[in-house]
Amino acid sequence: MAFPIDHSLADLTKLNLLPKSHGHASDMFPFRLSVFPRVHLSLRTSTSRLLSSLGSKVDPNGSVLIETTTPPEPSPDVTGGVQDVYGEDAATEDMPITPWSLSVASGYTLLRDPHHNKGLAFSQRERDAHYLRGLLPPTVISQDLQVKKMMHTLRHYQVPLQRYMAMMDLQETNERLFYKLLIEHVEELLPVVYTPTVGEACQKYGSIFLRPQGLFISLKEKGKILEVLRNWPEKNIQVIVVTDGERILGLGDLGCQGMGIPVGKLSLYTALGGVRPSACLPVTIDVGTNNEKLLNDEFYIGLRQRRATGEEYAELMHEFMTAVKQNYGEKVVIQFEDFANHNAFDLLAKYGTTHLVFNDDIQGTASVVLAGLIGALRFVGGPLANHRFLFLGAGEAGTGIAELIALEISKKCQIPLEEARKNIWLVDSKGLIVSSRKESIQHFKKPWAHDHKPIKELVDAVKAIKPTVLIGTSGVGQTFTQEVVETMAELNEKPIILSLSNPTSQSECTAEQAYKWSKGRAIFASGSPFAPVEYEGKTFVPGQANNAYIFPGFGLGLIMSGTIRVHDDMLLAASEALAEQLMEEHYEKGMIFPPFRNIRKISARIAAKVAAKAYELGLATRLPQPKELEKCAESSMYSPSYHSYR
Ligand SMILES: O=C([O-])CC(=O)C(=O)O
Ligand SMILES: [Mg+2]
Repeated sequence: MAFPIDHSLADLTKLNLLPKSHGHASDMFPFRLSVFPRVHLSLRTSTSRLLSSLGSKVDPNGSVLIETTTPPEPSPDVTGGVQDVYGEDAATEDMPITPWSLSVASGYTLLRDPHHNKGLAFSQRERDAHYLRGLLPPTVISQDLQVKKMMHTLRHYQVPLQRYMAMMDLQETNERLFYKLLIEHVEELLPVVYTPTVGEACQKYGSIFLRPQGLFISLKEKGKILEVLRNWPEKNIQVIVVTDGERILGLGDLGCQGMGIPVGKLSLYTALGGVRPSACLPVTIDVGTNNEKLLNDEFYIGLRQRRATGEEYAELMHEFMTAVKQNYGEKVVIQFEDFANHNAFDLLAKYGTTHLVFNDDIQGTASVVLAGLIGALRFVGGPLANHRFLFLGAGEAGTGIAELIALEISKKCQIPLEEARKNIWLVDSKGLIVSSRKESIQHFKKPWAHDHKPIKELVDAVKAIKPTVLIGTSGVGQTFTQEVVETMAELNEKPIILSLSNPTSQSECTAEQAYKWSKGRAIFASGSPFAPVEYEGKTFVPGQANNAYIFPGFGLGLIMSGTIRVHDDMLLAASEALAEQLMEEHYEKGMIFPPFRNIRKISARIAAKVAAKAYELGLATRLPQPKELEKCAESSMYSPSYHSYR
């Protein structure tokens, strides 16, 4: 909707583009809100001068983009998405009514606005209409050609971190092109924007840091967190991924530099799950770091102090959680990511009853691994209840997976949970977790302390427990030694071996080692990707058992149903949905997960099953329930294609 007309503020009010009782104009401008509809107007000189004096960047032609909160037409988009005139951002019924907003959308500024920039894809007419003439070279190219060109450039970079930086730069200059690239080349680019490269990026974040991509909330912001949230330009937030950087992948405490993780996870929320980029908020809580190397690194970007703990930590987290609910309501998904064990379980328990929280490392990983196991059973046969599980690592992922397996067994076999836990054993840094252990056992490990004599070494535990499934969640690389894998292969015709620790350097063993040492009999998957392996003339395709299969669809399911709490049954529903997508053509190649290239379809199926479960449990608030949830999920997904700026 373009109005090439001359208006004063009073005219805008008459046109219903401004609130009627706006008082002094300056009261209206602290707000920036991307909402429907956007109306392009030319303003009278006096008006543009006023806007400029209020700090708005009005281009010399006085052309600005006014965004109003005019109520949107009823929309089929259940995530609250209402396509605006540019078909882009969305408004929701739940959106707080903020007076209105203003953002510049023409000329040089438009080229610098990552949400609207199209680079060389601006048509000649758009160049005229938006004061772009001369600011671009004459060629006009399609978005498809831009994708081709960018892939060509990326493939020329030899160093993974260069590719990461090029992708981050693209995200910051042309958001739609970034997402089109990621969606269309997901298998190739996932390792660039996500594990393993994001791990290295976090380690070097201080040096490669160009522009902030999320909110940094440090101890210095104590007492002001609500204000900090309001500094974020987008108001209609649907998903927050938050970390405190204490356990970044298997790389340990990276403090404030953990920001790469929420940024990466949220780009997958959009690319894989179709949640609008403007609805995603990456947050890093900075309470210091115990990483000496970072504390002494002149380029470190975080607070230079050791980690605050106890009450000081709890108070900051509580202020954050309270402010989020106050600012965004109770239907915003808060995904906890890469917290250390000692906080992760407590935060999930504490806020699980008051907020819509989800811990990706405990619950997301569990859900994806359960799906992989259901897939693996097609090769090895037998129900889950007939298998014996041994974990190396008894932290968030280990105990989270163990518990979800037990829950599934208990439901399927209708036996008590305690009974279902009996075939599941965990090894931590002190050895097999047994009830007779002298040292105290952390609360989250206690359900797994079965009766057995103590065993120190993993290989001896394998020999004693005789697992059919070995799962590594230790965060320590190369701990599945040749002897461990060979023992698994002696005990089982088809040993299931999952090396889940990230990034690749922390994987318990490589795909090649698993296939070689088991003489090609292992059913293998890892947290970070490994290329297919040739062994004795046969090609083995390792699976990537990464929570990226689950969280984007899971989050979409919560959002589209307006769910207010996460329930374990939703995790089971997500696992089943993922496992259902494993087709004969996949498992014939030895795969236990469907390929990532179908991920948007997979996410839609997961979202539908999660939403259906939420409705069944009475936790969904978006009523009435849409009839065809999967179609609903698909149609609500963000599309990265450019829109015409007429
Ligand atoms: O980020 C990943 O690749 C998986 C994950 O959550 C972790 O390892 O903490
Ligand atoms: Mg994680």
